Amino acid sequence: MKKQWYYLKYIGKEITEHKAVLWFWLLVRVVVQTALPFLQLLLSANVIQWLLEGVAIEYYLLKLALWLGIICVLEVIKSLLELYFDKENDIFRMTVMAKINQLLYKLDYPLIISEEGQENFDKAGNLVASPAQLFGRITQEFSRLFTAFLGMVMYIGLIAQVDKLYLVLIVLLVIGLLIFKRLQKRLAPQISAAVSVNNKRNSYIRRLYGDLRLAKDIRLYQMANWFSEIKASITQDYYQLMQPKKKLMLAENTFLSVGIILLTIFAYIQSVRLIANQELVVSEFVVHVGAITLLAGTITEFVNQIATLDQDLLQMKYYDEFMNQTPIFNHGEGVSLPTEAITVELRNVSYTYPNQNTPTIHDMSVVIQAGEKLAVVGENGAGKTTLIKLICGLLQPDEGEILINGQPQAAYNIHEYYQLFSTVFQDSFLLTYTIRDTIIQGLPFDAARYAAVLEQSGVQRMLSKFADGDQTPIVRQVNSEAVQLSGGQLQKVKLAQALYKDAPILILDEPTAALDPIAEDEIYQDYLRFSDNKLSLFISHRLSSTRFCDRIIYLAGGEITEVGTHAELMAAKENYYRLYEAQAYYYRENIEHEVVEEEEEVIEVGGLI
Ligand SMILES: Nc1ncnc2c1ncn2[C@@H]1O[C@H](COP(=O)(O)OP(=O)(O)OP(=O)(O)O)[C@@H](O)[C@H]1O
Repeated sequence: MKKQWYYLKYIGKEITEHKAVLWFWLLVRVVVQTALPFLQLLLSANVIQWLLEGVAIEYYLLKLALWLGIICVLEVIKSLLELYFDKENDIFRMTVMAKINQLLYKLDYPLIISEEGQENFDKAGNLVASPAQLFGRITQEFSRLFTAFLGMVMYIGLIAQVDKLYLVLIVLLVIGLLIFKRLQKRLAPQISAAVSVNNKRNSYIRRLYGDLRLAKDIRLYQMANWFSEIKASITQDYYQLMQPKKKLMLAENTFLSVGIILLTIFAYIQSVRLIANQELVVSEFVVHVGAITLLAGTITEFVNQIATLDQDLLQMKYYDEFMNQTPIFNHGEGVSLPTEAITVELRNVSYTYPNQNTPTIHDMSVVIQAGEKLAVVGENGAGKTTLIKLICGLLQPDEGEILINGQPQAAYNIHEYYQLFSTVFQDSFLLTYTIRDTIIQGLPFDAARYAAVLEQSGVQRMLSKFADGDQTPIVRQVNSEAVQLSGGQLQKVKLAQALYKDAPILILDEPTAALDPIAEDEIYQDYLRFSDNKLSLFISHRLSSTRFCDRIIYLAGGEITEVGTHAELMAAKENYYRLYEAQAYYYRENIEHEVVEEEEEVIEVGGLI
C-alpha cells in the first residue's frame, strides 16, 4: 500500500508538472458526471410529483423546460470535457514518451545494453505505447474513480436515511467484491509472468515474420508451416494461461449480480411497505429505487476502478525504475578536454559483461602514444571491440583505469569526453534521410571539410552513380525512391561520417571488410593522410592492412599477448605470424587460381542497421 501511495503521488506530480490546470477540469468533469444521472432521477421524481399535485400546465412546462435546459447544458459540458481530456491525455502520453526517449539517448551505455536495461526500457516504453496504456488513460481512470466515489457517497447518504440495513448490505457487497479483487491480484503475478513469456515468444515470431532480412531463409528453408504451427501453439498456450483468471471473473460477476438483485428486491419490499404505511410518497419511492440502481452501478465501477488503479500504480514502478537510474559516468563538471596531442593509457584494465562469468578484457595495460597508429588484431571474440568501447567511454572498466593525457576517464564529463572520438563500428549504423545528412549528422556544415572527406572516404566517386548526388535518399522505410546502399557503399559513408566529425582520436573497427579490393587499397593509401595528427586505432582481420600502422597489438582471450611492429611480430613467429601466414597462403592460392574480384554484398539497410 505504501508503494501505491508513492506511485500515486509520483503520477500526480507528473500530471501537475505537465499541466496543473488538468486537475481543475478533472474536478469539474467529476461533478458534472456525478450530477447528471442524479438530476435525471430527480426530474423523473419531480414530474410524478407535479402531476400528482396537479400543477398548472404552463407552470409544469416551464419547470420541465428549466430542468431539461440544465441537463442539456451539463450534457454539453460533459461532451466538451470528454473531447478535452481525449486530446490532453494524448498530449500527456506523448510528453512522457518524449521524456523516456530523451533519457534513453543520454543514458549511460552500460545501462542500455544489459538485458535488464533493455527490459526496463521496454517496460517503461510500453506504458506510453498507445492510448490504451497507463499514461494514455490515467486521467480517464481518475475521472471514473472519483465520479464513482462521489456517486457512491451521495447515493448511500440518500438511501441510508430510509433504512440503515442498506448500509450493512452495501458494506457486505463491497467487502465481497474487494475479496474477489484481492484473489485476482494474488493470481496476477503468476499469470502475468507466464503471459509475459508467451508475449515475448509471440512478438519475437511476429518480428521474424516481418523481417525482410529473413525473407530469403523463410522461403528457401520453407519455414511457413513451421511458423504457423509455432504461432498456433502460442495462441493456445495463451488461452490456457488465462483460464484461472476467467473463472475467477465469472465467479465475481455472479456474486455481483446476485448482490444487486438482493439489494433491489429489498429496496422494493421496503418501499412498498413504507408506501403502505404512508411513510413514503410516490416521488420519494422513485428516488429511493432509482438511487439503489445507480448505487449498484457506482459500487461496481468504484471497485473495478480501485483494482485497475492498483494494478496501474504498480506498473509505475517500471517508469520510476527507468527514469531514476543511477548514472555510471560523470555527467557533472569535468576537467577541460586536452587541446594538445592525445595519449591514451590503460592501467590494469579488466572488464566482464554483466551476464558473463569470465572477463572479456583481463588486466590489460598499454600506452598509446600521441599520433600513434595502433592496429588491434586477434581472433573472433578476443575482445577487440570491447577494448575500443572501453577506451571510447561506452563501457566502464570493472578494475584498473583508463587515462587520457594523464587524467582518468571519470574526470571528464562523459558528453564532452565523447567529443574526443570519431568511430566506425562494424555492427550498427544510424542512417539519416540523405547521404549528406548522414555524413554531417547535425554538425555545423563546413564546405571545405565536407569536400575533403567525400574524397578521402571514396564517397565522392560513389556519388557520381546517383542522379541526386549527396542528396540521394537512403532510407527505404521513409522514401520508396531511396537507394539501397551496398555493404561497401555504406562503409564508405560511415567512414566519411567519422572523418567529418574530425575528432582527435580515430577508431576504425573493420572499416574495409565490405569493400572491394580496389576501394580497400584506396582507403589504405589515404589512411595515413586522414589519420595524420590523430591517435588512431584500427581493428582489422585483414592483416595485410596493419602494415600502415606504427604498432600492432595481438589480443587473445582478453589479454595482449604480442606487441610490436609488423616486422617484429613476424620475426617472433607467434600467433600473429601464424595468422598472417594463413591469410597470405590463401592470397597466394587465390592468385594462382586467378580468382577475380569479390562482389560487394548487398545488405538490407534501414533506419538503424
Ligand atoms: N553486450 C555483450 N554482452 C555479453 N557479452 C558480450 C557482449 N558483447 C560482446 N560480448 C562477448 O565478449 C567477447 C568479446 O567480444 P568482442 O566483440 O569484443 O570481440 P572481437 O574481438 O571484437 O570479435 P570479432 O573479431 O568477432 O569482432 C565475446 O565472447 C562476446 O560474445
